[in-house]
Amino acid sequence: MTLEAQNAGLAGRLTNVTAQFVPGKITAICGPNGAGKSTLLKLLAGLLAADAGRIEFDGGAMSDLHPRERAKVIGYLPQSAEVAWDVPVRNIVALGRIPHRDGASEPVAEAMAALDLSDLAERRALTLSGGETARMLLARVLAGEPRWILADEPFAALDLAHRERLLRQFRIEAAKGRGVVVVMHDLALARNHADRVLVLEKGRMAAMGEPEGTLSSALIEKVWGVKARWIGEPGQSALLVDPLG
Ligand SMILES: Nc1ncnc2c1ncn2[C@@H]1O[C@H](COP(=O)(O)OP(=O)(O)OP(=O)(O)O)[C@@H](O)[C@H]1O
Repeated sequence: MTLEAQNAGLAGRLTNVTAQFVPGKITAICGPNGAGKSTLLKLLAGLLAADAGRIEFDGGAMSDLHPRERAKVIGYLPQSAEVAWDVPVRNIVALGRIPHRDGASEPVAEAMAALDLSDLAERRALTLSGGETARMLLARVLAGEPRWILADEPFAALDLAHRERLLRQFRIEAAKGRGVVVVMHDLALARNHADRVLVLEKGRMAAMGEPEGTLSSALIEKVWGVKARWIGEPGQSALLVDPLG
C-alpha cells in the first residue's frame, strides 16, 4: 500500500517532488509559508492533478483510482476547513463512513472518543469553538478508517492536551499500518514525533529523511532564514530561535 510522488509538479506551485511515503510511519511536511505543502498534500490526496510527473498509489496512477475507492483509502483533512451544515456533531463525524456505504456506528463512536468529542455528540456543529470544530473534522477522517491520513496543519487550533491526544492517536493509527502524512509548522513537533520529515522550499524539495538529522540548524537557517539551535533530549527537543537582528 504505497503512496509516492514521482517528479510531481504543478505549474507555479510545486516542482519535481520525488518522495515515497511509508505506511505505518508518520511523515511531517514542513516548510515556510507558500512553500507548497498544501499543494503537495492535495496532489497526494488526488484532489489536484499534477501537470508534471505523477502520484502513484499501489503501483498505479492515483488519477486512475475511482473517486469512491480513493475516498475509502485516503482521509484528507484540509487546512482551516469550514462546516456548512448545522447538524449534530455525530452526524458530521458519520459522514466519514459515506464511501463505505455501511452506516457503521462503531468507527464513528471510536473516532469521537479518540478526539474527546463524546460529550459533544449531540451539539449542533455550528455552535462548536474553533478547536472543537477541528477535532470534529479530524474525527470524520478517522471514522472513515482510511489507509492514509493526510492532514493539513491539524494541530493549529488545538490546545496542549488535545494536541498530545492527537499525537498519540496518529501513533495508534500508524501502528495499525496506516500511513500518516501531516503538514506542520512546529519544527519541534516534527522532530520529536515524526518518523520522517520532508522539507519544501519555494516549491522544491529541500530535504527528506529522519527528523534529527534532517532538521539541522544549518537547514533551518537556509530554508527559513532564521538562526536557531536545538536543546534538550531526543524526543523532547525544543528549538531556541535567535531574535532577528
Ligand atoms: N489556486 C492557486 N492558484 C495559484 N497559485 C496558488 C493556488 N494555491 C496556492 N497557490 C500558490 O502556490 C504556492 C504554494 O501554496 P501552498 O498553499 O501549497 O503553500 P503552503 O506551503 O501550504 O503555505 P502555508 O504555510 O502558507 O499554508 C504559493 O505561492 C501559493 O500562493
